[in-house]
Amino acid sequence: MSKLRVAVIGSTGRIGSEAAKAVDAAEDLELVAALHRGDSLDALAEAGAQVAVDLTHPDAVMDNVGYCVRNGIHAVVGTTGWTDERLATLRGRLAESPSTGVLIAPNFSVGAVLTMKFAQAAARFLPTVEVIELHHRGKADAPSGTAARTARLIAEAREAAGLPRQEDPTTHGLQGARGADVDGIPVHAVRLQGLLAHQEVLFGGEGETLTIRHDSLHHSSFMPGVLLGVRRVVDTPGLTVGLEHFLDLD
Ligand SMILES: NC(=O)C1=CN([C@@H]2O[C@H](COP(=O)(O)OP(=O)(O)OC[C@H]3O[C@@H](n4cnc5c(N)ncnc54)[C@H](OP(=O)(O)O)[C@@H]3O)[C@@H](O)[C@H]2O)C=CC1
Ligand SMILES: O=C(O)C1=N[C@H](C(=O)O)C[C@H](O)C1
Repeated sequence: MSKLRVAVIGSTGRIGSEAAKAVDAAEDLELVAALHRGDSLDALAEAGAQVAVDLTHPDAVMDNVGYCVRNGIHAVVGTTGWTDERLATLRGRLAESPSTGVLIAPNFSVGAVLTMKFAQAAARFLPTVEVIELHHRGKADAPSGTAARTARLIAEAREAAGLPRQEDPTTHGLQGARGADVDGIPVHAVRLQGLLAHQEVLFGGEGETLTIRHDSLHHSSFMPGVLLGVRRVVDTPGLTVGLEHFLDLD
């Protein structure tokens, strides 16, 4: 059976370099291109890439994925920065290339996907909730894509359960002290040398708390998800947001 031809964009980066090695080592995949800043995207089509993995920067990802969709190259995207507006633009582009698949995975690690799932389950039982994400000092965006997604999923679960928006009792405080408001959920971002990628979801109810914590201790934690995304996206036309859709979680 012929190998799936895969490119990695952002191949000099922290996660991109790990992804290029993982693709190269996989028996059913062939690493046909490894691009970094300044490389022409035409190298993707010239190399005959069937799937491109984007692990770059929020400033670059829209152009990269746009190129892929225009050229019928499936995309697996870990890069952050996906606003509703950007997603709508991408959906419009995919409508013009209906057989192309794009997976946007806010987090490729199974533990982080499970954290989101468990948080969604807890959301309707415990009325107060805040998210703390903790990352390495090199991270460009805040809050993390994972934290933003987690907060959004919690907010949706709360709304579905008929829970009201959380009241914030703070009347005196410094700006930013209560974090960013993501769909009514406070999200706090820590950037600390020595960390990689971590998240706590803190729930509070009458006389009790529940903390769901996940730690990615090495970029290898993301690789099974990257490879799963590559293998599945070729048979999944259109836009998929979240690796959970490729995992049999129920
Ligand atoms: N979904 C997930 O599970 C994960 C997602 N991420 C996300 O992946 C992205 C990359 O993270 P990380 O590896 O830490 O970042 P790095 O800064 O280490 O690497 C970024 C890579 O993208 C390239 N790049 C940066 N800016 C541009 C640009 N404007 N145009 C083209 N290429 C560019 C860099 O090239 P150069 O070296 O020349 O600057 C480098 O190869 C982030 O959005 C991060 O949040 C990270 C980990 C897991
Ligand atoms: O920049 C990172 O490192 C990570 N980015 C993703 C995010 O913003 O959620 C995934 C993970 O947290 C690592």
